[in-house]
Parts: sequence; structure tokens; C-alpha cells
Amino acid sequence: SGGGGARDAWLRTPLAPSEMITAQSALPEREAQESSTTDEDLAGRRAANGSSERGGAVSTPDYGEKKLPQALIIGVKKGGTRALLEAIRVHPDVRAVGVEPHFFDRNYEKGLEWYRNVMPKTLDGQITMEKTPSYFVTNEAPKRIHSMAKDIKLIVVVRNPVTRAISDYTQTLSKKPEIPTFEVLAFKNRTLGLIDASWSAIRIGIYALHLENWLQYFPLSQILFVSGERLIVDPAGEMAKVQDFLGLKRVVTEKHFYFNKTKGFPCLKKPEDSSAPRCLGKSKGRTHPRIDPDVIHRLRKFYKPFNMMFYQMTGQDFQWEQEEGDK
Ligand SMILES: Nc1ncnc2c1ncn2[C@@H]1O[C@H](COP(=O)(O)OS(=O)(=O)O)[C@@H](OP(=O)(O)O)[C@H]1O
Repeated sequence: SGGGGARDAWLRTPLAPSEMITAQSALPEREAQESSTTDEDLAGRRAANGSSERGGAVSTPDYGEKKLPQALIIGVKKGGTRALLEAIRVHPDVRAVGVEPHFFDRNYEKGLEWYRNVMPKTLDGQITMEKTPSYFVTNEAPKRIHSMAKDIKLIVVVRNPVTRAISDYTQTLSKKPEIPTFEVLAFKNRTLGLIDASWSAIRIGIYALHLENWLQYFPLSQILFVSGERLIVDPAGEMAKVQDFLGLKRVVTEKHFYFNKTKGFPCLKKPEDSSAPRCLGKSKGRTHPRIDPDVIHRLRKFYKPFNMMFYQMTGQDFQWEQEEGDK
């Protein structure tokens, strides 16, 4: 297969977890067509309604003190991280930063005091949280987070890696309409069927590879895996698991969700309040372009061994092989 022999061989052969770290460092991420921002949704809504924090809701007065987070949503990009953060921050015992601080990847040199300052004030007993989906795929993140707080709770929202890749591509396309098609970007060599795993849209979905890195620092019991698919079809069910994991009372329940047919997603509402539900903005739930079914098929085959390894590592079967379409 020409010059990139060793790497190409890796792309065809699933690795044992112990080999994966090396493989990961050998694969430079191709970010050429990527925008570094993952989540423009909240910023847009804030600007639109002129409010800070809870997207227009009246927030609690600013009492208390700023603390370093006790729980983080570390990924994955396009997994449903914004939906999860917005749902969990409905809980009175959770305070969260609206924007993505990107501390453990881009802003680490600013120091822990900078990070603490980014956090909202909390009262005793309230949990401080933030979400930055790129942490999950940042090599240095587990070590850095561990050195800040080795007992921190980590949450990862995962989604079928094929759909995730298309969602990621759709986001880039919305900002840069001139980029090549998904079908072109997905392959190093389409005739040979060689998937380009250095393309970040594809690389991010090799969850077993990234998880291996986290497990060097954190026990599985400190990591909760939330199904991005179930977060859409049964948000209250997933939120029950999240609240249990965080040691919180189950306050966020079915009553807080309303399926909005126009949006095609669950939206948040306050049960005591009949006002309009809060749906996420236009950048969440974009229409994906139609992708050649043959390419989808090849990608599913590519991810299958990694998905199996991920199910084994987490003890959870996310059922991505059972799905019919790419969604
Ligand atoms: N309730 C609700 N409303 C809207 N969207 C929802 C919801 N729950 C999950 N999702 C899915 O979240 C996907 C975006 O994921 P993230 O928020 O993690 O994206 S980002 O990485 O922060 O940019 C987004 O992906 P796309 O559909 O591809 O746009 C949604 O499918």
C-alpha cells in the first residue's frame, strides 16, 4: 500500500488496548479544514436574548465562592454534550459554566487560578461543572485533570461514531461550504478502501483508543458513559443515571422535558411554569448531507472492532451495530 505502510496496516488491524497509545501518538490529527470551536450554540443564544448564564432564565443571585469543578463533561464532540449540560444545570445543586473553558487543552498555561475564576459561584453542597468536548481526545488531559483532582467525576456522552463523524463534518461544512465532500475526506485511498483515520472527524470516534488513555489515570467507576442516542429518545432516563452518578437527588425528571416536533428533539421546560420550552439553537440538530451508503458501510466496518473493544472496556453495549441508517 505504498509509503504509509505501517500506518495503513494499523488501519486494517485492530490493536490490543496496550498498543493503542503508541498508535494514537503516531497519528497526527488533521485539522486543516476544521474550525476549533465546537459549540457556538450558547454564545449565539446569549447574544440573542441579552442575558448571561442560563439562557434567559432568571438565575440565582451570585452568592458563594468559585470552586474548581468536581465533575466534567469531557466529550465527545457532537455527542450531545450541550443538551446534557443544559439539562443537568436545571438541578438546583449544580452550577455550570455556559461557555467551554478549554482549560486542559488550550488554556492550561493560564493556571488553576484562571480556571477557578471562570467558574460560577457556588454555595456549600453545590457541584461546579463545565463541559469541553475536546478533552476526551486531548493526550495531556487525563494527567492534567488527575493532578488537579484525582477524585473528579467524568462524564462522556458517546454517539454512533459514524453519525458523529457526519455531524462533525456537517458543522465544518456549515462554516466552510467550499470543503471537499465527506466521501472524499473519509478516505486516504478509496480504491483500496483505506479510511483516513487521521482526519479528526474519524479519529475522534475511535473511542477505545482515547479511553485507554483515561484509564491510565482514572478507574472506570469515576467515568460515566451517557448514550447520545438515548439522551434524545429518553432524556429523563439518562438524566436519572447522571444524577445518581453525581450523588444528586433525582430532581430533573420527565416533567422537565417536552418533545418538540418542529425541532425534532426534546426541549427543556420548568414543570411549574407553562412558558415556552427551551430548545437548543439552530447549530444543534442540523440536517446532515446525504452520504453515499457504500461509504457509510465501509465506515461502520472500520469502527466495528473499535466499538466492540469500547463495549468491552466500559461493560456497556451501545448497540451501534444494530442501527439501520447512520442515525
Ligand atoms: N435535546 C437536544 N436538542 C438538540 N440536539 C440534541 C439534543 N440532544 C442531543 N442532541 C444532539 O447533540 C448534537 C450536538 O452535540 P454537542 O452539543 O456535543 O456538540 S458540540 O460538540 O458541543 O458542538 C446534535 O447533533 P446534530 O444533530 O448532528 O446537529 C444533536 O443530535
